[in-house]
Amino acid sequence: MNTPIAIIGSGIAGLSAATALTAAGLHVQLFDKGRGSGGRMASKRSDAGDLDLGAQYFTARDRHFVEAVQQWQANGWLAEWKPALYQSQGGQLSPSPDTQLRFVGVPRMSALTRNLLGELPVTFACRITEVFHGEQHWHLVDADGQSHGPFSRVIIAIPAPQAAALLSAAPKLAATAASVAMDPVWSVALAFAKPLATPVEGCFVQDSPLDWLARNRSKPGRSASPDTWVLHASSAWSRQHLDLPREAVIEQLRCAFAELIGCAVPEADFSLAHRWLYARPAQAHQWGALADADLGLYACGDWCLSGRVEGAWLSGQEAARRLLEHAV
Ligand SMILES: Cc1cc2nc3c(=O)[nH]c(=O)nc-3n(C[C@H](O)[C@H](O)[C@H](O)COP(=O)(O)OP(=O)(O)OC[C@H]3O[C@@H](n4cnc5c(N)ncnc54)[C@H](O)[C@@H]3O)c2cc1C
Ligand SMILES: NC(=O)C1=CC=CN([C@@H]2O[C@H](COP(=O)(O)OP(=O)(O)OC[C@H]3O[C@@H](n4cnc5c(N)ncnc54)[C@H](OP(=O)(O)O)[C@@H]3O)[C@@H](O)[C@H]2O)C1
Repeated sequence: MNTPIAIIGSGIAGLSAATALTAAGLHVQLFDKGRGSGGRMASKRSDAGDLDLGAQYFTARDRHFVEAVQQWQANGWLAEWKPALYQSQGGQLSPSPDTQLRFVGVPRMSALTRNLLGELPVTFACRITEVFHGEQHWHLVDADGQSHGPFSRVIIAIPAPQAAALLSAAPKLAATAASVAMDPVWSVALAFAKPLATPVEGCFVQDSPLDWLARNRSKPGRSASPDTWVLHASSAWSRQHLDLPREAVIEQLRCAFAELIGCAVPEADFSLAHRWLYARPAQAHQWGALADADLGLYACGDWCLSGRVEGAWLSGQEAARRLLEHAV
C-alpha cells in the first residue's frame, strides 16, 4: 500500500475520502481541473469581495456529519449562519423563520475545503480524461496528454456525467453514473454601494425564475460593504436559458429580484454570472458510493446520496470505508 491512491476531484467528496484515507495511514494524490479546491463549494474572488456562488450554506442531519461539523466549527473553519429568512410565493414576500441550524465556511465558503486540503498533495489545473489499468497499477492521462501514476487504486469524485466518462474500466459503474441526470443552475451576484432597504437576508423563492437569494454580508466573517447578493435561478429556468449570454442572464434575474424583494433596486455597481452545468442531481440516491473493489476503482459525490454538501461528504467517507475494508 505504498503506491498512492489517486483521487480525481478536490470537492468536499474527494477531500472527505482523502482525509479518511490519510487518517488510516494511506497516501493519496489529488487531481482537480480547477485552479483551487472546493468544486461547487468554491468561492470566487471578485472586485466586490469573495462570493459564494455555489453552495450557500449546509445543514447537518447525519450523526457522523454532525460530529465533523462540530469539529470544523471548533477549528474556526465554519460558523453558524442565522439569516432573517423569508419566502416568496406567487409574488408575496413573507418572513419564514425556522429553527434549522445552517453553517457556512468563514470568511468564505471555500475555507472549509481549503482547510481540509491542508498539505495534502494535489495537482490543480489538471483535467483527467482517461483512467486505465496497466499490468499492475492504475494510470491517469490528463487533457494535455500527460500520464500520472502508478496508483494502487482510483477514487473518482466528480459529478456523475463527468465520472461516467472516466469509469470505462468498470462498465457497470459507468452505466450507473451515466443514469444520473444532473440539473444546471445559473448563479448571479449583484453588488450595490448603497445597501438595499430590505430586512431580507435569505429567501426561498417559488413561482419565479429564481429559487433562492442570499445577502452576502449577513453571513459571518463577510465584509459589510458593498451590499452583495447572490441569486440562484431555478433549474427549470436555467435549463431553458442554458446558452443565454451572461449579460442577458444578469438582466433577467436582476429584474426577477427587483420584482420580489419589495424595495427599490438600482442598477448594480458590480455583477457577474456563473453557470453551473452540473449543479445538482435531479433526484437523490441511496448508493453511498460506487465500488468495484476487486478492480480498485471507486466513485463518490453528492449524486450518490442527497445532492447536498452533507451527502457529498458522507459519500466520500463511504468510498474510503469500502476501499479500506477491501485493503485490510
Ligand atoms: C448553485 C449551487 C447551490 C448549491 N447550494 C447548496 C446549498 O445551499 N446547500 C448544500 O448542502 N448544497 C448545495 N449545493 C450542492 C453542493 O454544492 C454539492 O452537493 C457539493 O458541493 C458537491 O461536492 P462534490 O465533491 O460531490 O462535487 P464537486 O464540488 O462538483 O467537486 C468535484 C471536483 O472535481 C473537479 N473535476 C471535475 N471533473 C474533473 C476531471 N475530469 N479531472 C479533474 N478534476 C475534475 C471539479 O473541478 C471539482 O472541483 C449547491 C450547488 C450549486 C451548484
Ligand atoms: N441550487 C442548487 O444547485 C442546489 C443544489 C443542492 C442544494 N441546494 C439547496 O441547498 C439547500 C440545502 O438543503 P438543506 O440542507 O436540506 O437545507 P434546508 O434549509 O433545510 O432547506 C431544504 C428546503 O426546505 C425548504 N425550506 C427550508 N427552510 C425553509 C424556510 N424557513 N422557509 C421556506 N422554505 C424552507 C426549501 O424548499 P423550497 O422547495 O420550499 O424552496 C429548501 O430548499 C436547499 O435550499 C437546496 O435547495 C441548491
